[in-house]
Amino acid sequence: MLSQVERAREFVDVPDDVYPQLRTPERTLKVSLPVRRDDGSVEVFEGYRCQYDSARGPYKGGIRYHPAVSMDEVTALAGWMTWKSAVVDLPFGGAKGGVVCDPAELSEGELRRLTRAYTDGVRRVIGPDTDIPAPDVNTDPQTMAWLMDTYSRYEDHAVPEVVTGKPLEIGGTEGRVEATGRGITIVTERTFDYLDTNLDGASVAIQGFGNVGSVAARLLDERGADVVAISDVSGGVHDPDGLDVQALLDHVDTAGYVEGFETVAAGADAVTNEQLLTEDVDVLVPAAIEDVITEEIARDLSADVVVEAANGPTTAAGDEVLRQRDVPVVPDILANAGGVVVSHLEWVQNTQQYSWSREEVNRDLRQRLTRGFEDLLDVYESRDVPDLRTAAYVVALDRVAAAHEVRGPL
Ligand SMILES: NC(=O)C1=CN([C@@H]2O[C@H](COP(=O)(O)OP(=O)(O)OC[C@H]3O[C@@H](n4cnc5c(N)ncnc54)[C@H](O)[C@@H]3O)[C@@H](O)[C@H]2O)C=CC1
Ligand SMILES: O=C(O)CCC(=O)C(=O)O
Repeated sequence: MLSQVERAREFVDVPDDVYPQLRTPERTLKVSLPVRRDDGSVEVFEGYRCQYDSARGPYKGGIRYHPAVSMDEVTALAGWMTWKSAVVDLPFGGAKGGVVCDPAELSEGELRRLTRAYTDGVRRVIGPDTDIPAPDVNTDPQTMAWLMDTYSRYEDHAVPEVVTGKPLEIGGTEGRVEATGRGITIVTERTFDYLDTNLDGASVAIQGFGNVGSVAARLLDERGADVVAISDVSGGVHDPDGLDVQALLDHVDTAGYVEGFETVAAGADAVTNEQLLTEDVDVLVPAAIEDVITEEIARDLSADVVVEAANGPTTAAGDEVLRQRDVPVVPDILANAGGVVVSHLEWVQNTQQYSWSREEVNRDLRQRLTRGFEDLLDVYESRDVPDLRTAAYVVALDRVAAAHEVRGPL
């Protein structure tokens, strides 16, 4: 994350006394979370909330449950939230939270108690005007409902606007579950327009079949693209004639994982995650975890365009190789901003105690992502920056630095 900021700096006029503030998080809270397991024992989990920057507004960002969560990871993810909110011009700063755990090994009751313990741990630093969490890897609307409930108990009244990505019953918005995957589809369409190519019949490979990857697969398929390869943590499947995305969704619904689909779908073969990332396709959509496009993968990558749905899927070395090879990469901080855009709409609806239709939400999402894409292209074409990622960072750094400056000297 910092190397991406550094690369963009030479193209932006960030004052010397502001720049060090953009390189360091404002604060990071580490919490110990005692949770009663179903067998009666107590296990203490480790959790974090990193609040990176609040110059433009309240901190905003998801919560991740994953064994690889660490303070470094949440810090990078919180930084990316800061640049992401700025690139699509939302009145938010950036934050991210996480708990070191393997959700596959926890029952629903254990996950609920873990979420309540996490909320107890961070409740003094979150709030509707200070820091508003949301879902990320392995967390979902139910997790957000438990968080909202725990926070509200301390306040003695319902506080829906403390969190976004909630179920509709407690103030969630239409369109949030689909927002990030829908955003990927919108941004991919805009990229194809820009490159003057046709998305109809274009071949797509998607790594990750969770919230973001599965919605992107379905909507890109509906939009006329051929989704030829999909994977998750269990492995992947490939069909050169296009996978039946709905059949794969049904398979994952019953089997739990993508693995095994090749045994029930005619024409589909099993592929590894590494093979998927180097498939000869028109678009590669990494939609799982960080650091999967390494230097080696970048050298072997055959896609014409990469649209980054995951946060930080490309390592710094991988990025350099793609830049040298002139492979266009639509950066995460724009490509996956659909989630936070609709989270903002949810928060606005909650604070106004009003709700909008799915059509209104989706229209706003499309407009904001399109504007973000235009702002990025404007910089790319006018300031002689080397790639789309650097252009996105120039837009973001400009806005965050301007907010620091106008708030006045220290
Ligand atoms: N949920 C959201 O609204 C947003 C999510 N993102 C990012 O999108 C990415 C995916 O997030 P979600 O879909 O929400 O998570 P999820 O938990 O719903 O799905 C994650 C998917 O990645 C797969 N996966 C995990 N480890 C893998 C590995 N080593 N190799 C291959 N596949 C692997 C899982 O099997 C699953 O299919 C993350 O980077 C997240 O930060 C970004 C913006 C918003
Ligand atoms: O919806 C949000 O507030 C943030 C989602 C998120 O964590 C992300 O964009 O990485």
